[in-house]
Amino acid sequence: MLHVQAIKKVYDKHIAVHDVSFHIGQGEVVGLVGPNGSGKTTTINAILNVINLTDGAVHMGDFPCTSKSFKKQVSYVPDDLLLPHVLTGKEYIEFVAAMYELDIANNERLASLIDIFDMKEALKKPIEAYSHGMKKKIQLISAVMLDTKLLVLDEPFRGLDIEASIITKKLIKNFTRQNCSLLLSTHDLLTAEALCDRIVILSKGKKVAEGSPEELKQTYGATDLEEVFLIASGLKSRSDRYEKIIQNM
Ligand SMILES: Nc1ncnc2c1ncn2[C@@H]1O[C@H](COP(=O)(O)OP(=O)(O)OP(=O)(O)O)[C@@H](O)[C@H]1O
Repeated sequence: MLHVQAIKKVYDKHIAVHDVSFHIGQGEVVGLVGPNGSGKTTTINAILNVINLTDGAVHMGDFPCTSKSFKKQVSYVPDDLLLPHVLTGKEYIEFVAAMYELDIANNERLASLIDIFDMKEALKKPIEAYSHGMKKKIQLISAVMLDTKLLVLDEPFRGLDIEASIITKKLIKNFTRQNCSLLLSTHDLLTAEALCDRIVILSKGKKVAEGSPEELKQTYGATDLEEVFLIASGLKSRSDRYEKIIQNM
């Protein structure tokens, strides 16, 4: 399905991502985790083709990420809440649908999403009047309504209340049952473990580990994914030192 092949991105002289490769199979959820600055956003930006790669390639089947066919099959929920505040939620959904040439008149998928996220009344209001969680919900609705082959979610649960988080997790599971694939970038390892078939760990712009949560725990002799993360990203000795400091406080 999605192939990320030896991507490299250099900003000025700084290497943000170097030789990162992984794939996402049909119906698979792949987690992308790593410390701050490890290259997750750069990798996502490469998949979305919003940056020019220094080297490497991203493609889905025969389609490179630069092609319109690729772009029409990828939807994205960003971590930040950059939304046009002057538009109402309804106008924003119409705007996204128009970009993807999606007919939303009598669209049952969209109606169901609005219903389960309880956003019917809010859609009439301008986005500037939305809470953080409502902005996240409008982003989720407008991405999931597109019914693309690949959904890229960057910290999708941040700011959502508990009910909306539960709904989003169920949506993710249903999305993959329909053979759609998902890339989930998150700092929440418990959620990653619960949702992901495989996890790719980045550190300092490189892929340092990849596997199912169970495989990773076995490989690193770790009891949980937090320990895997600390060992794989070279943070274990620092974490042990902090633990001693905290115990002596
Ligand atoms: N536009 C840019 N210009 C220069 N350097 C950049 C740019 N974007 C990212 N970087 C650098 O590339 C590296 C990877 O950044 P990136 O945003 O991909 O990390 P991240 O894993 O998403 O981090 P976080 O978890 O903090 O969001 C960092 O060192 C960052 O400072």
